[in-house]
Amino acid sequence: MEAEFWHQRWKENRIGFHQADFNRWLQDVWLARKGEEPVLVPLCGKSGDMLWLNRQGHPIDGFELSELAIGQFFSENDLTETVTEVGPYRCHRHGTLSLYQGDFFAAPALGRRYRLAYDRAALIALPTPMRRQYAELMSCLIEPNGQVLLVTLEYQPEQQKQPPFSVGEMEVRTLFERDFGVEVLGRSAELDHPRVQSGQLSYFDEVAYRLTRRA
Ligand SMILES: C[S@@+](CC[C@H](N)C(=O)[O-])C[C@H]1O[C@@H](n2cnc3c(N)ncnc32)[C@H](O)[C@@H]1O
Repeated sequence: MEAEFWHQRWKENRIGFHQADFNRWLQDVWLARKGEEPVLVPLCGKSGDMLWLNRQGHPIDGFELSELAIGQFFSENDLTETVTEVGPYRCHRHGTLSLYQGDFFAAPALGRRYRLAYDRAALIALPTPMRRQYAELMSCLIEPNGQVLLVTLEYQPEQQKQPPFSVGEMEVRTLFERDFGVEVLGRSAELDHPRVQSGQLSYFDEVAYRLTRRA
């Protein structure tokens, strides 16, 4: 997806992907409550999940293209922000919450690696060729034995041709199994999703994985 697509979505407030509540998988299966370990949050939007993680004690490094999204994150949560230039990014910071405004694919320029990452609606926001690049980038950014909590969506792909894309277990394994152990943590059917209710989608499942970077 081009950057302009996402800027337009934020400008028009077409952000159906944003969840008011904390993600259920995050709350149920986030086992790594090692407070001081920083968490990488790619394509973070204005997700409140970053607050949940930060309240567990984790410093957060979120990456987001949209300045609007980042501005809304801080204002809606009554947080003041300081802004500095860091490498190719504008870094918006409050305490140990850092949101890097710019293209996630430029992250190697920061020279950081992570032991923990949280991907909800990041992989599935990207079209097929970019998903391959994303998996390669995550391999570079995650340290050996580091873990990613990955939350994807599955529906009949021919029923919707725009983000969020349906990414099935076979594709997750193809993308990540070279460098990560892939474990399915669970699946939940979103029966009350508006597109299921309206009949546009026959089913809509949220699937959670734990990816463990091979040593
Ligand atoms: C489907 S939304 C998910 C947001 C968030 N993870 C959540 O759970 O609400 C995808 C987000 O990724 C951002 N995005 C898309 N491509 C990006 C890129 N290359 N670098 C940084 N952010 C990107 C979009 O602006 C959008 O906010």
